Amino acid sequence: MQSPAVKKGAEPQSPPSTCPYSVTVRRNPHRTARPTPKRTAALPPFHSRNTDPISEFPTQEDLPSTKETPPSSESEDLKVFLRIRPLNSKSASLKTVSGFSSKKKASPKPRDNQLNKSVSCIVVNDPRSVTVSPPTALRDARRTKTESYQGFSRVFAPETSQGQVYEMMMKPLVEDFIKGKSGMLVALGPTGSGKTHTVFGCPRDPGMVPLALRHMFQPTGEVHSTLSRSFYITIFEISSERGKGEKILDLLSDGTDISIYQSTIKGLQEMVISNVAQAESVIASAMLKRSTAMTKANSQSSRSQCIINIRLDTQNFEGQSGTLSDSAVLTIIDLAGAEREKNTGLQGKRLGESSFINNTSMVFGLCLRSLFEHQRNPKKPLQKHFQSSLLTRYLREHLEGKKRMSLILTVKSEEEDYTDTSFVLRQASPYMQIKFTGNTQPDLLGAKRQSQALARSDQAKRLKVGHFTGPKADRKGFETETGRQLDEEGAAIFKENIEESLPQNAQVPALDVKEKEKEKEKEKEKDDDAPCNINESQRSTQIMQNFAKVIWNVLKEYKSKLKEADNEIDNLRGNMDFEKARRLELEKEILYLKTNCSCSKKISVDSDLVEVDTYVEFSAERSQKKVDITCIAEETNPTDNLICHTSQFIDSESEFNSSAEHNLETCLQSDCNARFTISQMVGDSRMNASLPESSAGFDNYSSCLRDSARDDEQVPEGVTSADNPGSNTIKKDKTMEPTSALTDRSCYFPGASHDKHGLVEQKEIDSSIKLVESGSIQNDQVPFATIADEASILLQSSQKEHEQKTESSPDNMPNGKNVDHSSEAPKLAVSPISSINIKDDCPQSEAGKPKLHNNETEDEKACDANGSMGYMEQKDDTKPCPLRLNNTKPKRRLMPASTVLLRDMRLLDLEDEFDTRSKGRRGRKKTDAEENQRTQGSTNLLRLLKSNLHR
Ligand SMILES: Nc1ncnc2c1ncn2[C@@H]1O[C@H](COP(=O)(O)OP(=O)(O)OP(=O)(O)O)[C@@H](O)[C@H]1O
Repeated sequence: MQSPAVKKGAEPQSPPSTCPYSVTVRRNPHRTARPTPKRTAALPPFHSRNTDPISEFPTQEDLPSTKETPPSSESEDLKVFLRIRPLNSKSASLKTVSGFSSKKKASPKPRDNQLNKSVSCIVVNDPRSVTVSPPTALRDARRTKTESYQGFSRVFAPETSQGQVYEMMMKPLVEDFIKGKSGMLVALGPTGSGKTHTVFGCPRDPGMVPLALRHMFQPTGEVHSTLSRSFYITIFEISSERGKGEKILDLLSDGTDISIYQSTIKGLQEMVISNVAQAESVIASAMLKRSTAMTKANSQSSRSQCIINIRLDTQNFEGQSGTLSDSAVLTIIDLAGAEREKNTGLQGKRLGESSFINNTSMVFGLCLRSLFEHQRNPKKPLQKHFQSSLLTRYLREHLEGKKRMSLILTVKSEEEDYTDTSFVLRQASPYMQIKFTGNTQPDLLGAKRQSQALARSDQAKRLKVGHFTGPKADRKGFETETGRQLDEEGAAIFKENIEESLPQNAQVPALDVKEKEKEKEKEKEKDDDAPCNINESQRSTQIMQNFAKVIWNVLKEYKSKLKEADNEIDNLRGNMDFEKARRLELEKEILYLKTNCSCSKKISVDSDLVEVDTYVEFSAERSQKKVDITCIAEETNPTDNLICHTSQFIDSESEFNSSAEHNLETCLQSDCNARFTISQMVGDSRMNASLPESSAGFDNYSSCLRDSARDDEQVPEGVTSADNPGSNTIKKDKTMEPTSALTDRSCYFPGASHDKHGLVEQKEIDSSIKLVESGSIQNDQVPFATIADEASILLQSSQKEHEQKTESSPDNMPNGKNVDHSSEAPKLAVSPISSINIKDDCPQSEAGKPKLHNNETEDEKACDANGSMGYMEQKDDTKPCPLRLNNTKPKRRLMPASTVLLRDMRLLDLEDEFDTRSKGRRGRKKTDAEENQRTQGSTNLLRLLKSNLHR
């Protein structure tokens, strides 16, 4: 057998010495020009370096592919096989399909005159690479270079037999198919390159389909096999519809309407094949129906895309059909070869068929190229070229890389076919890098086909799908896709090669598409992109969920912190409230203690209490033994002021005490805001005491006088004398003075410096006393002082004054002040400074000066801040000054009345009573026992007063 690389008649060039009979001719020497993409460096011809006699192409034993393992089911590359049609001097002769004798015989124009002169343009370098060399004419005109292509799954030299091709290419697919794995083989190549020959062959040289059928029905040798296999076959073609559209024809039936939905064809008749003969008969019958035509390039040129599906269904002996996954489909497709008008010489209808054929071939190539580019660069979207033709739509899953596929490229080796051969190799070279994933997925297509198959008896023999809506739309779609892809390499390829293959009168697909069609196309693309969109949406959803999760956690933390802060705020508020309550309680307790403690005369009030003009008017007239108690209740409403006046004459001191206590207590019960005035006249002494209207004043007074607190008791408004039997008079008084700033054991002294609350220092008090004694005190206000203290001191003073009244003389009064000598009894008055008006002319003698204390030490008798009884003055200016002060006597410091009381009360064992009353008694209803105790306390106090009076 002569090698195709050897050119007949060529002059030998340096024949190797070892092989003088072999001649290697290099038609197209290597150039230094820039290599084309995807093209390897040109290699010397496969046999040129071999000095041995030219051997035949590697046989089956030598081919490693025969020993290759079956393709991996996980992920495998697109298998691209290359078969070179041999230079055949008879190639121009009539093409006969001996295997399928029904194929019509055409009468092609022989090219015998050129056959003998044909030179192969392709040289097989090795089982996986070839070198294509342009003819001399093209080389010189277009500066075409020699091209080498490698990476094929297998290169079948021209002399390779059908059996060898089957063993190396088809057998693995069939074996996998028998095992339940689907596969597909597509024959692609220019017209007359041997596609049909390879697929179907001839009776003498059967192709892949007959060989596969024989393989399928070979006995497996599995005696104990529990499975029985059933094979089904469908054959249909996709052809041109009057040169404008596409149609699907079922080659196994007649007249039945079939349609295609996405990648599923409905209405196809599926025939059961039980043996090889029957199968071959069915296939031969189908081939008779296939559209063929005689062209210049091929006497029996296929005018349609023929698809053969062989489905395998497995059953066990129990008759249960296998699952869907057990169904496998082996698909073999014989495409119509692209052709050039000048080579085919077709006109009219055939010209339209040629356009359809070329377009389909181009779309198929674009789909594979888009898949390749998408897999190489995932960012590049996978184009939807499959929508442009029925064939590609049917093969969508394969063209998207979801199902495996094998290509058999057939090329012609003649020099004049260099352009077609070079184009096919250039186009298909990248396909070898395409990978298929998901081959392990169950083949549902076969199941679909099985379920959709119609009964053969009911099927018409042949269907025409001219009414099929797909062709027109697909045609438009194809035009759109075509125009879209012409911008890059596809355009160049189209211009350089495809256009040349198109008939001159063929209409090139229009590139301008209407907007509506574009919109429809976009909608289709949207539908097609639905899975991608779903994935994108899921990813976005996942991202948003994660983001929301993070935000949620952050907000949760903030919420917990806010909650803690709120709790802390609540705690602080609770503490504040507690402290406030505690403060109030302490204040009340302090007040209570002060009011019940004889040593503490401090009267503290809240800042909101208004200042009260308090006064104590205390006069004692012992001679008359009269107790005159006046309680004036003053309200904010001037008309509601009450004045409770009690005047009672008593005959003895005991009566005075009880009477005073009774009246005072009655007034206290009448109104806490009463002004209290006690006028006691015992003998020739008169004692007047006025209490402030504030409750504190009453309490203070009450505590000192009655030894009992009545701060919480208030007399309802409108109380009358009947309600207070002790009161002789109850009347309204419009004078209402707000209570506040009661001094702590302090008094307002005329001319003395006062602090904010009217407190005066001890020395100031002393000086004031001096002024009082000297009769120079002129002031208009005297705050409330403890009545008991004052009373005690006043009584003491009045007693002493009474003793010394005979010694007093008006001449002795300082500053020439007149002293009322007409008064029979010394009058001791304690009144507010406003009411105190010591006249400048009040006579005051040394003898008349009251002796405010006994002869004890001054500290014991000293009046501290509150022992200010020195502002004693006659209440009424018209009355003579009751004080008969003796200026000659040394001025003595007054002793605080509280000190005196405390001292005396200690002697009277009153501490326990004070202690018990100072703790935790507030807010509790007073019992009768306590009332009795208070009475007892008051009794003690009065006893003390009494003792002072008699001192
Ligand atoms: N490998 C081969 N060995 C011998 N003869 C071949 C070979 N390949 C093709 N031929 C012959 O070439 C002629 C054309 O082959 P074939 O019809 O298969 O081409 P094709 O690719 O199918 O063309 P078209 O696409 O137009 O149908 C046939 O007569 C066939 O016998």
